[in-house]
Amino acid sequence: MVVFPNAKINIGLNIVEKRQDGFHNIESCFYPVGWSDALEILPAESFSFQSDGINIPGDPATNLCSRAYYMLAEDYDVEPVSIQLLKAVPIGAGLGGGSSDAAFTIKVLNELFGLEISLEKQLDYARRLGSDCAFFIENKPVYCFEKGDRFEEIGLNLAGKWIVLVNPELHISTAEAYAGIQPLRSENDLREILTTPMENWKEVVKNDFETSLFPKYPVLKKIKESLYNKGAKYAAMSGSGSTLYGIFDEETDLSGIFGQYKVWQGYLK
Ligand SMILES: C[C@](O)(CO)[C@H](O)COP(=O)(O)OP(=O)(O)OC[C@H]1O[C@@H](n2ccc(N)nc2=O)[C@H](O)[C@@H]1O
Ligand SMILES: Nc1ncnc2c1ncn2[C@@H]1O[C@H](COP(=O)(O)OP(=O)(O)OP(=O)(O)O)[C@@H](O)[C@H]1O
Repeated sequence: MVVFPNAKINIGLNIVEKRQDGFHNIESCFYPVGWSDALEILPAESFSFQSDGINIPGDPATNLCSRAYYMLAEDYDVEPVSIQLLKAVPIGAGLGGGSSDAAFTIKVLNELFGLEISLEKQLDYARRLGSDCAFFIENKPVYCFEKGDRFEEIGLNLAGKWIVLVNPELHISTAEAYAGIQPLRSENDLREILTTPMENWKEVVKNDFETSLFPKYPVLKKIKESLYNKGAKYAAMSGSGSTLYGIFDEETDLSGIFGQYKVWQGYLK
């Protein structure tokens, strides 16, 4: 079975408070975007994981796809598989690429072996692999809270808008980014603001990570400003960086402008 684990963006990200377990409670909106890896999972004589494309640091046995497989194999009768991953989504980029691979592995194994794991249980398995992972199980726009792994429906439809994602190939560690934050609950209700026209978001839909990371990495702020200068209706950093995105009313080819960086552009669904 071949699937295409896609990336996400965060629209607004408020780091509300530090939790007893060391994680942070956050509020954000997740929106799926089309920048994707390719993942093939086939029954095989023994388990194997191989990847191609962007190099993934670390032992293949600890890759999130392998971890997802071993986690399910503890509880279900799953046969060995060979997993082949073509990695295209930048790593340490705030796009949840690894989390998406893991969630898609759960979904594929569930289907391939007829495991009939309920949606709630798939979400629970995904939560064990990472905070971003659960979003990719349903993979639809949502408002998220707690660790970013509990969801509420959100009436946000950006289908047909054009998005440009710019990744300056800076790897930012999520744990380090959280460590540099002073949590502060926002007074704004993100769900309410996101029902207003996108033109109104610029001053109020904020990603708290920008405050600590922009002074450290000036290139991030520069890219965000360029996206606005090129006509973005809203621009921001995704997650803990380093990817910036701009949302446009119409198709706007910025591949030339940002030629020195990794760029993905396309329509939102
Ligand atoms: C920044 C976001 O991408 C926004 O969607 C996510 O919050 C990050 O989610 P993720 O990459 O799946 O993160 P995890 O793998 O769960 O955690 C990595 C590290 O980030 C920190 N972390 C993560 C999520 C969270 N709500 N609070 C945290 O403090 C913790 O130090 C944790 O050890
Ligand atoms: N399949 C995978 N793809 C990418 N990274 C993986 C994968 N498996 C394990 N990892 C590890 O996960 C880390 C990065 O994860 P990820 O790509 O989700 O980062 P990110 O884009 O910053 O995500 P987030 O938005 O969740 O912060 C790296 O340390 C990498 O070695």
